[in-house]
Amino acid sequence: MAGSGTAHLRPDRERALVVDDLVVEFPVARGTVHAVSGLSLDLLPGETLGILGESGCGKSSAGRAVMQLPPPTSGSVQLGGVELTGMKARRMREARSRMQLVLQDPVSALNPRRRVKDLVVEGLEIWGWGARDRDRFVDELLSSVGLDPATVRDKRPHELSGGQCQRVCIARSLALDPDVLICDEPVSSLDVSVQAQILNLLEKARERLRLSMVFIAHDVAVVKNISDRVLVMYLGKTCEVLPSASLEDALHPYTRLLLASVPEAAAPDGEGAEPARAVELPSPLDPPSGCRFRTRCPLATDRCAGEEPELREVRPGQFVACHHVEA
Ligand SMILES: Nc1ncnc2c1ncn2[C@@H]1O[C@H](COP(=O)(O)OP(=O)(O)OP(=O)(O)O)[C@@H](O)[C@H]1O
Repeated sequence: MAGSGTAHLRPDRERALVVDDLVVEFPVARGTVHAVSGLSLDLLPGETLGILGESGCGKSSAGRAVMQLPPPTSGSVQLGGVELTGMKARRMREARSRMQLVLQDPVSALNPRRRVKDLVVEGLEIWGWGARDRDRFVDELLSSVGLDPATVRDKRPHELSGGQCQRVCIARSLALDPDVLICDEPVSSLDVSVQAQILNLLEKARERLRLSMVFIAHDVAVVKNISDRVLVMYLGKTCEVLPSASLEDALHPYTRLLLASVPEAAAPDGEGAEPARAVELPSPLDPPSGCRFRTRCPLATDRCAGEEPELREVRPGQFVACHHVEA
């Protein structure tokens, strides 16, 4: 079985983004890094899907491959029903403008020599202005992300705080009127007080523009706060997909491990307080056979080494890939 399962996909609904059996591999001197091994997901218009997992489990590689930066090793990515993989360069650039990436480090994402008023419309310069009045459009964009145009318009990135730079990055993404925003740890480099403001800004933009968002993060509380559904990834595979409102009722031992690391999110009865062995992530150069989580899992048996668990719906809307979780 190549993929991590597609049981959670919703082909009967209108979907802004469909990713099917995405594989990302990096050839390196010692072999092949299996960063993403059969990830499938879909996003409805206006929906936010959180992708949760520890550092190194393949979240960024997946986000970038969805953006075709670079294209995945294999698998399909459909944006608004249009297949992106294998598209010619010019059409790809056009299609990619419908999908924007917001990154973790906003300062290095901005050209230090350019002023804010030029940075926010960099994307539009490529595609032409149409009938827009540039100054007015820039000011509207800056206001829409909570920046005072008169104060920041002529500044360069080093004259702004990290939070202000992330607002500029978000404004630059929104300038292209995208359908999908892929946010890769967009608040993890910011102070906690600023994190809440940026999350609020993304949430408002999603509502106002009916954006669909993929929100990648390792922080359980942040992902729960902003997402409608959460997909939990371990070593390149999906282990659980569930509504974020049900996150405390997660069933996969790996999701339980992540929850147990956040005191307020752990089960009130203490169940799952120490659900799995907190050891290093195995190498993606040589991932464990069968269930990739088995080397850290307290429930692991011989079956887990020999047979990869399929993603199955165990409660309405909750999908788990584990041999030991019963429907
Ligand atoms: N260009 C590359 N060449 C080789 N290996 C890579 C490359 N990019 C990522 N990897 C490896 O792929 C695996 C997944 O990395 P990735 O950055 O996607 O994980 P992540 O969950 O986003 O972690 P983080 O939050 O630390 O970025 C890691 O083992 C990483 O070292």
